[in-house]
Amino acid sequence: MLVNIQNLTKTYKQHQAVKGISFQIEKGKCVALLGPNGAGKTTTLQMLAGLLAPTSGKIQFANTASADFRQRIGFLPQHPTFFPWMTAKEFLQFAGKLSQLSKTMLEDKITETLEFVSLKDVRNKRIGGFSGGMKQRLGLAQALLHEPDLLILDEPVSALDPNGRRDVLEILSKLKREMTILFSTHVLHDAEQVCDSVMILKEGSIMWDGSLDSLKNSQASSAVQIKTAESLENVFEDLVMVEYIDASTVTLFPDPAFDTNLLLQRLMEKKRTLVHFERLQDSLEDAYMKVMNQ
Ligand SMILES: Nc1ncnc2c1ncn2[C@@H]1O[C@H](COP(=O)(O)OP(=O)(O)OP(=O)(O)O)[C@@H](O)[C@H]1O
Repeated sequence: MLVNIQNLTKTYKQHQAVKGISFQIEKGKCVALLGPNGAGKTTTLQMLAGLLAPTSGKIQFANTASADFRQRIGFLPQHPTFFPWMTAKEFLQFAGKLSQLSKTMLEDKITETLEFVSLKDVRNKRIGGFSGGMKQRLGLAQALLHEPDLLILDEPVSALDPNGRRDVLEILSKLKREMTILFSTHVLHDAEQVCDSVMILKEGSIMWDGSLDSLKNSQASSAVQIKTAESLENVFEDLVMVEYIDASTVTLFPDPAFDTNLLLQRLMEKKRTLVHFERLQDSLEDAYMKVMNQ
């Protein structure tokens, strides 16, 4: 376990933006913090990054006093500030001075990191002429310079066009083999592309914390679709809720505990010829919406 968060709260004047959340981040994991606008994602990430003081609660990093851990975190804010007159390299030199790398090590690290985020060819160009995607990759480079153990990214792709989005998500996919990543997004698809774990935040509370697979399975629908050669009228009505697609095709909505074999048994009793049987799977999107609507 890399980070352990207990009962973390943040209150702005009267408004409680984060309501006593507890979670752990395992070393080597890539976790997406999902939630709609105002859910408390930025507030949570800023507290983890040490930029915002919690109102109450504990943030513990493995084997490190909290004060030292900032050195082991890389953070990319939602709206990073760039100086348009600086070149990409100058910006990283400026950002790197805050880390404790020696001058020569910093120079090597800057070259390596610019290459990693595909900005090597424009290292001496001014940031003012960069696209949103290039700026975001530069922001990412800044967060990576000191080789952090935990990379925290606040909505790293939300403001980008599809190409920019793809580039940053690809970089994250590569990075997740090397470090622990926590990034926020309000788009489920982004989470799906890079992460295996999600934490869903709504109005300051955690609604879900676990793997994407377990999210999908936990909300699995037990609906079944059946098509027969003959009419299905009055075959299932006394057993389950029935929705007709046409006279010989129905969607059935049994309770989760209902034994679906009874449906097939009923077909045999009523001498119907089965043409199609399908368990309807909820998509991940459906599962997410169910959690959000809880
Ligand atoms: N400095 C502040 N002062 C007062 N209220 C704030 C402040 N910062 C955030 N809030 C409120 O706290 C709640 C959580 O905000 P936060 O920015 O953490 O949410 P978010 O999930 O990151 O949203 P978004 O996706 O819009 O960035 C919101 O209701 C917001 O209005």
